[in-house]
Amino acid sequence: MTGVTKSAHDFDPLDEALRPPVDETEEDRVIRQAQEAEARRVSQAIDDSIRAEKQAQKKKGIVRLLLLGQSESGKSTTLRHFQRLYTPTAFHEERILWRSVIQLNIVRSVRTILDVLSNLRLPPIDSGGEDSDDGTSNLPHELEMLQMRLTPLRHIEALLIAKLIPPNEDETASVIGSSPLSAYHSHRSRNYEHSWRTQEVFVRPGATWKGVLAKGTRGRPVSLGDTGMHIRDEAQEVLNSCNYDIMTLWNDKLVREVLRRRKIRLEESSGFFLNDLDRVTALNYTPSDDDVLRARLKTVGVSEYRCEMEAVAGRESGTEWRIIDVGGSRSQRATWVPFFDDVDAIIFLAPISSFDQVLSEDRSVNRLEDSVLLWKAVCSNKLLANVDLVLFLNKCDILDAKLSSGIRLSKYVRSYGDRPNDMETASKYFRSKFSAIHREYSPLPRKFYGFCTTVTDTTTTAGILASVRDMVVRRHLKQSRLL
Ligand SMILES: Nc1nc2c(ncn2[C@@H]2O[C@H](COP(=O)(O)OP(=O)(O)OP(=O)(O)O)[C@@H](O)[C@H]2O)c(=O)[nH]1
Ligand SMILES: [Mg+2]
Repeated sequence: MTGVTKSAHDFDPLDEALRPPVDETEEDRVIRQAQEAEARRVSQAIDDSIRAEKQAQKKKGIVRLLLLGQSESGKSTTLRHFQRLYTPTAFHEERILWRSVIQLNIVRSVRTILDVLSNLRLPPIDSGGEDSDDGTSNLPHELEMLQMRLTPLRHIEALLIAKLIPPNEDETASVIGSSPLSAYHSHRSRNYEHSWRTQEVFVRPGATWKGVLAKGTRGRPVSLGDTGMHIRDEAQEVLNSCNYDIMTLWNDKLVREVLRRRKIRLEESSGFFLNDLDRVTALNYTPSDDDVLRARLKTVGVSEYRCEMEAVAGRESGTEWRIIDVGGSRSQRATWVPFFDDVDAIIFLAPISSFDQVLSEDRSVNRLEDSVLLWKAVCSNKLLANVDLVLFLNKCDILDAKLSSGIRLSKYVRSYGDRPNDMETASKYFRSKFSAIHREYSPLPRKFYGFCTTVTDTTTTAGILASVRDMVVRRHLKQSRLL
């Protein structure tokens, strides 16, 4: 007896569970020890084979890059960018498949406006401008007519959803559980999942939404709208015939005023195409590279994209890359951790334009705050201690537009103080904040790679991705030589 009492902190449930039974006989002990030795041998063999596999992958030059960040931060867009740059043929062949996604994005934008209008109680003429709640809607006749004429879009929305999502897919049902990365917010979670605005259409990578669409189009290049029964693109035809009405709705002064008062900045939201209606509703429309990058389709699950990089100058061969794209909404974060084990580099996307927005899955949480907490969790994760973290402070174009329109950063980010409300100061400020977290939370010292990005912009992003690629390849080669 040492005379020291065990505190609650000394209690180790694992240790307790593994302790041999107190009444163990000599014979039982021999059997138990033999079993434990065998279990250790098997475990060691598994570890060795995983290690050997990883070393073989490294020697073969396979680089694994993981894309992380909250939902709508731009992960899938970055992946599409990699595809556009490094496997352009496949990217171009698939462009037509994005037409259905863009159609759905347009229908969703229209529905946002129609839903706002249908909940609108206009004030009596002399009420001083406040919305009335006497239950009467006195929308101007033209808007009521537009509402009615755009009713066919509801049918198109259902048709597109049926086409893009495999039957019986349900995000909440298929991804259960939480991860250390999602644990920090559980205490403040409120369930807003059923709000119509959170009902986003998503794809499960590998569930082959592209495959399903491609099958419908095989040999019939302009028949994307068909589900196997028809050969016409019904959605494109309806959108084409509604083009004028949608444009009138979007350009209506009252609509703009109501959206402004409700703080709905549609033109800055994901998948916004209402300013390109003539082009994107044309019957022979094929999405451009920019359109594919701007289209919005939420990710659920994990997709691994393989691509062969061209040879880097001075090296004898190109490198095979595996780029892993995950879903960023809270229910998806549990799927991230298994990929931490053997990843070479991470691109973490923090959309800094989101300082005045809330998460769609929990409207009590500010998006920027969520990104900062996630960044801390990723920086401090021990499994990632030797992994290079590349930070994309993304959506700089939207940040610029917001600041230029007079939205004050200091109103939402107190510590910004009385610094000038301009892009240059704001981006420097965010860079230094995220860099400080990286320095403070990393378990081991490592270099900080931070970029201000607009990943929908093809020109600027191409240069950034090229530097990231060179940096990752250089580090990877150095490490494989050490093996
Ligand atoms: N204006 C602008 N839009 C962007 C930028 N980056 C991404 N987007 C758009 O934002 C939307 C969301 O981007 P995604 O790449 O789908 O986001 P994600 O991180 O994959 O989101 P989840 O799949 O939900 O985890 C898309 O419509 C993109 O086109 C940017 O820098 N500027
Ligand atoms: Mg995605």
